[in-house]
Amino acid sequence: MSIQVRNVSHIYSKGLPDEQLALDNINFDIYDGEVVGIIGHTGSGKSTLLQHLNGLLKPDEGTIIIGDVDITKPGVSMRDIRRRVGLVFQYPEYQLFEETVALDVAFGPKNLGLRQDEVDDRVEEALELVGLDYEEVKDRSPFDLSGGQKRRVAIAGVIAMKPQVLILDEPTAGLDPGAHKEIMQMIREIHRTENNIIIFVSHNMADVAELSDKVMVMDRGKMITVGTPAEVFTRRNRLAAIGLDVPPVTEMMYELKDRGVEVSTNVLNLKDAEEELYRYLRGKKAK
Ligand SMILES: Nc1ncnc2c1ncn2[C@@H]1O[C@H](COP(=O)(O)OP(=O)(O)OP(=O)(O)O)[C@@H](O)[C@H]1O
Repeated sequence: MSIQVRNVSHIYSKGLPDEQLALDNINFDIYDGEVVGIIGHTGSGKSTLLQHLNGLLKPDEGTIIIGDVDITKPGVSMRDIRRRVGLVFQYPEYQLFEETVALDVAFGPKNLGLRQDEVDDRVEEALELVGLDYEEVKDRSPFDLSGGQKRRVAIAGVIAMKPQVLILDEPTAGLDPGAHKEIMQMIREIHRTENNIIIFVSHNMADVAELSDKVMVMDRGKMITVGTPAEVFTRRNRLAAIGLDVPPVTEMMYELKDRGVEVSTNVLNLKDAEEELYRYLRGKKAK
């Protein structure tokens, strides 16, 4: 399973005075099992791109191939696309609506036309996968749960459809540090278990560095860089030029380098960065 995006452009309000080129000739490939982090300023086109990947929006130009299906071709069924690609919107908890957690999570798989016993199995599996105790939460109202738990229920509703591609638009937005950490852990667990393609948008560079195999940088509708976290975050000046930061650990390494200390500037892992720092401090003490 892979994704190929070729020459994709999207214009909002085409032909009107407020016409907006939101995607400008986008090209990239995503391969089986990759975790992809998308970064970019507000309005750079990230959400527009995500909505193209699950067929909610159609490009004005270009093609998007998911597995062996060109989802931009007329006549491709939305159901078929949804089976492959699950999109979790920003603040998905606002879209919970059923009386119980189990009914909410069952909504998607039911719509796929699965048998009731299969739907039940998927609901239980998905809730456990997002770190909730099935027996404990299944009959509760989703509205009685904490913010972090509500979000997990909403994500479980998408996972229960077993998408080969899971897309998350700012999955940790607005959460307190504890819930943030738990959602990050949950994403890792989903990937470990399902080994699906995961694409997520985040403004948190440390999360992007930690989770992603590949990072994509968007600016004003263009995909300006695609690479590993180390490749992308070592181009600090390029990111700064479009108003983006590097992860705090990388910033720390740059600070030391600026003071003449020999360190590798592509350190993205907190543990490696700490070791470099200790090495530096030990060296300083010895002098
Ligand atoms: N429905 C719409 N109609 C017209 N213009 C739109 C619409 N949705 C988005 N845009 C415009 O398209 C551009 C890209 O928006 P998009 O929401 O994709 O950016 P984004 O990178 O996801 O931003 P954010 O980080 O705030 O979610 C922006 O200039 C935005 O104003």
